[in-house]
Amino acid sequence: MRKKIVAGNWKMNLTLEEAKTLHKDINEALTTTNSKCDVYHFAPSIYLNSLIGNDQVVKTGAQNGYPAKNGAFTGEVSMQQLSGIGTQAVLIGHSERRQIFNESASFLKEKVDSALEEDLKIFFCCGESLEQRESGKFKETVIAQLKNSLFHLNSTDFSKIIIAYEPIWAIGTGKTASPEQANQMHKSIREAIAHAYTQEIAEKTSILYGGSCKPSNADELLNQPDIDGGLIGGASLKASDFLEIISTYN
Ligand SMILES: O=C(CO)COP(=O)(O)O
Repeated sequence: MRKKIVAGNWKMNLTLEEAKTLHKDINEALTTTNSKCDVYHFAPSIYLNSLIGNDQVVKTGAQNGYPAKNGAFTGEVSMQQLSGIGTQAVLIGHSERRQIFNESASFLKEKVDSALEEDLKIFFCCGESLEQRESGKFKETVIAQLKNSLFHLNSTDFSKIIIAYEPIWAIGTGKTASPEQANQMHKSIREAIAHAYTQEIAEKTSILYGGSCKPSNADELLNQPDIDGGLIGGASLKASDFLEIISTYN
C-alpha cells in the first residue's frame, strides 16, 4: 500500500509568528490523533529554521531551492543549504515557478539532481493550463513534463520521488478537477511511469492532487484509487481546515 501524504504549500503567506503557531498547532493535534498519513509543511525558506525540530510529526519542506552548491547566485538558497539546516523536502516544478519565474524543464532537471544529491525528498509538480486542457492536449503536456525533468533518473533515484498533479486552472481558482478527471490523469501518470520504469515502481509511486482542495471536497478527491494524497495551498493556512483534510485518512 502506498503511503498517504497531505502537504501544505504556504506559498508567500503568513508572518513568522503565524507560521510558528500554525506549525505548532498541527504538530500538537497530530501527536494526539495518531494520523495515518505523512504530513508536510512547505514554508517560506526564511522560516524553516524556526520550524525545524527533531520531535515533530510534521515534516518541513522548502518551496524552492537552487541547484548549485554555492557561489555567486545573489538571493538564492541552495539545496545544500536547505538540507544543512535539516529541511526534509523540496517542491520542484510548481506551476507558479514555471510561469512567473520562467523555469524551464532543463533547469528543473538540474534541481531534481541537486536535491537528490542532498537527500531532500522531492515533490515534483506537474499540470496543464486551461488552454491545454481545452485543446485536449493535457495528457501529453503532463507526461512531457515528467519525461523532460524526471525520467532521466535511474530506478533507485526515481523511487524517491513524489509527484503532485496540479492542473493550473484549478490552483487558487475555487475550480477543482472532478474526482474522475483527477484520477484519470493520475492513472495516466502511473502508466507513463510503468512504461519508463516498471509496473512495480509505478505502483509504489505516490501521486498527490493539488488545486482548490478543501475540507468540503477532500474526501471524494483524495480517496480515488490512484490519488495518494493532496498538496494543499489556501486551505493549509488555517489549522482547522488543514486538519480536516488530513482527517480524510484517519
Ligand atoms: O498550488 C497549490 C498547492 O501547491 C494549490 O493551491 P490552492 O489549494 O490554493 O488551489
